[in-house]
Amino acid sequence: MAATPRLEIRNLTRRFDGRAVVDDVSLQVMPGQVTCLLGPSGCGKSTTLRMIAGVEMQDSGSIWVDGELICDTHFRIPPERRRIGLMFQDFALFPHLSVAENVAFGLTGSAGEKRARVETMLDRVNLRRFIDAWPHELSGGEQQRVALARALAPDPRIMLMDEPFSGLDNRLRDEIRDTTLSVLKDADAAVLLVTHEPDEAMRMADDIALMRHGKIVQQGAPYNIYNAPKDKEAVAFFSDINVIRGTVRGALTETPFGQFLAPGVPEGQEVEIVIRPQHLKIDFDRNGSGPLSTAQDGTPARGVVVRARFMGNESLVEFRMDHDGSIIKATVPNVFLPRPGKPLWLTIRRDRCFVFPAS
Ligand SMILES: Nc1ncnc2c1ncn2[C@@H]1O[C@H](COP(=O)(O)OP(=O)(O)OP(=O)(O)O)[C@@H](O)[C@H]1O
Repeated sequence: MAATPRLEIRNLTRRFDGRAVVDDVSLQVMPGQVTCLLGPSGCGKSTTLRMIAGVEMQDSGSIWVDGELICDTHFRIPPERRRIGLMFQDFALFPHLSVAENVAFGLTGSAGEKRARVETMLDRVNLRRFIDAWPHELSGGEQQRVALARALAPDPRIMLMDEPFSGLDNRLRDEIRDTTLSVLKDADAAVLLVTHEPDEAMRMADDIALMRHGKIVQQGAPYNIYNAPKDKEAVAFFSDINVIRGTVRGALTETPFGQFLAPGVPEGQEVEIVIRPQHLKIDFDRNGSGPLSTAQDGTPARGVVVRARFMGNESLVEFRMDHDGSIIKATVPNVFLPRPGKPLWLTIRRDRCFVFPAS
């Protein structure tokens, strides 16, 4: 028998002014699993989370926890009885309560039981020494960890997190994400994390649900979403892209970079070949000719360097292509800064490009 999901939403829809901002969304999260709802601003991520938390009502669809209905259009368990923990960016600590009182806020039981639970939770986030401190005596990252301890103290079955790290600076954010992830895994809650940052989703998620215009357009492990994206927008959400257009003739598309397979695409249909800048290869000009064509890299095409920038781990080089004047971007590890005007040859790694019918 298949395991029961900790959280399941079925066909959830929410309309505002006749527009479906969440449109027939279904999703399952298992205990101990982190699922990220990833998508651009306004795509309906927060509204989905708010319906699960019970602070927003859906127009249709249902929400289930451990196989039990907690909300549909006729029946509704109130938010405080759902055993759902919340961590939102603007969910600050209560400034007039000590760290211990903040963490104890949602707890029931005797004073001794509460104190023991507070100590356990502060141990988990490595902040026991601040138990009697005030929030203003803590750094931003420490406050965030206390907020995490507070959210997990009542042992929620589900944690909903809405951009919880966006108020932190970059370096601190990575550290807090890692701590948060290990504490969440220990707690065995099902976690639904909302973010518009692909890096955050890749770092935190077991499963990514890519959302656009109120719908989940693709769902899977980070590796699959990154390496088998469903459409051009899904590729572009994670990195810069280059797009080369062509027309299908006999299951192949002819381009200045050679032929590309376009399986299943009808004859005469225009396609877009999408390639990330790190998957182009750059080679030198040998008196007007480039490297030999190969099965793996196809045919080289010549371009002229427009500009080159050092980015830290890599260099980004922009080319104006000889064949049509289009701009192609390529990244190279370490330092590679050819001067503008220099002719170079580019090839496209066949195994790393994506071919989609043109939109
Ligand atoms: N109470 C409301 N009344 C009318 N429109 C709303 C309401 N709440 C949300 N919306 C609209 O629904 C859409 C989705 O909003 P939502 O906050 O769910 O998006 P989001 O993906 O979380 O975006 P962000 O990352 O910017 O928070 C937006 O266009 C928003 O303006």
